[in-house]
Amino acid sequence: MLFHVRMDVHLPPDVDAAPLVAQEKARAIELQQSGEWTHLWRIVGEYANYSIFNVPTNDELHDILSSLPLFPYMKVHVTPLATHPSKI
Ligand SMILES: O=C(O)CC1=CCC(=O)O1
Repeated sequence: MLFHVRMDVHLPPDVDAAPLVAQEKARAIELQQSGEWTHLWRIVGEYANYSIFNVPTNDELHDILSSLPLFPYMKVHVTPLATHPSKI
């Protein structure tokens, strides 16, 4: 199943961001290499991204997202995608 995911990051000023960002990057690379995180785009002008995940179930996507190092500091919006009838 394909999922469009928007992640907005809100790091409080008292949090040491550098280790979390490094851990997040390492995990994102793993998930891209495994083919589960197929697109990752910065939203221009925002500390946010648009991503596409390709995972078998809602539960697996939830497990992936909720285990991301930045998850406690993110607002996440998920849109499950279905095949469009006009897609060629
Ligand atoms: O910077 C972000 O949008 C959050 C994030 C996702 C993967 C990553 O490395 O950072």
